[in-house]
Amino acid sequence: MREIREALIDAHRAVGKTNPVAPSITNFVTVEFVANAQLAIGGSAAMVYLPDEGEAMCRLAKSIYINVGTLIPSHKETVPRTVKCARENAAYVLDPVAAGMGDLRTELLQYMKAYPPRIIRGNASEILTVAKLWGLIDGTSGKVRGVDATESVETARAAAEHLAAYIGGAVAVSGKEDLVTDGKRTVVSKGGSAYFTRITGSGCSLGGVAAVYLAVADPFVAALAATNAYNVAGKRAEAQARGTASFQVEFLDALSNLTAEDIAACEMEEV
Ligand SMILES: Nc1ncnc2c1ncn2[C@@H]1O[C@H](COP(=O)(O)OP(=O)(O)O)[C@@H](O)[C@H]1O
Ligand SMILES: Cc1ncsc1CCOP(=O)(O)O
Ligand SMILES: [Mg+2]
Repeated sequence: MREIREALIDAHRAVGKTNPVAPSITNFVTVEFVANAQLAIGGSAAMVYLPDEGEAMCRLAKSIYINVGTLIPSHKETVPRTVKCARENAAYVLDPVAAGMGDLRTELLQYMKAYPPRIIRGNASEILTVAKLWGLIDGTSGKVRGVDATESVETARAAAEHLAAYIGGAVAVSGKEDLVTDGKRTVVSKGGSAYFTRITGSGCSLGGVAAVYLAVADPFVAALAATNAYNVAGKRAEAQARGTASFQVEFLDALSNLTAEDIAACEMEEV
């Protein structure tokens, strides 16, 4: 655990020094929150939707973020072209929002099996659904209700470990306590706030922040740094908040004031 904490410190300091851009193809509901969270942590944001711009971003940035929350017809071309280009030029983080809902979402997520991300970040239901879709687990879990989880984080542990091994990267499963794994090491990160479940975009923006860290760190460290940042900043924000709106503001403040040591000191255990 000491080595992991040191790597987290290095990752956060590297973001502070290099201000890495992590461009996004992300949903229309939470796009501003994603950009603000990326800026608050010390990164830079650039949102694109067109196929040629997705490819251009892969050539320009070390990591990009793909979130399938709100699909429109152009995504049918943008997402495959971008993930194919990312395979050769950049690493990408996937948030498989509402996996299992609709034909295009299923088709795009299926396509990504051949051009896998380095980090998959989702709630338990989304992780279970992608693992099933890719044929990595059996079973009937991974029920879709929309964008929110219907399963517990622990239920998704095996799915997350299989997915991480398959992609040769890391999987972060969010919930009351978060699980981050690279298929060999699995860590539970604690903290956060129940307010996160009552604002939109906490999960989406966590994926965007993971993409910022992925520009400077390996997938496991990047996923854990983002997860810890949310757990520490979320806990601090809750102590100041008067409701959901002020929680969101306090959270961005807390995120922007985090130190490398804060992220490393987050309550975690290897499981
Ligand atoms: N009950 C909870 N208590 C504390 N933190 C939570 C809780 N539920 C979710 N979070 C935090 O909210 C963030 C987003 O996770 P989650 O709500 O699971 O994602 P999504 O919005 O994609 O479903 C994560 O940082 C997670 O740790
Ligand atoms: C509400 C909603 N609908 C489509 S995408 C989206 C945002 C989901 O954000 P998060 O998963 O971070 O809560
Ligand atoms: Mg989500």
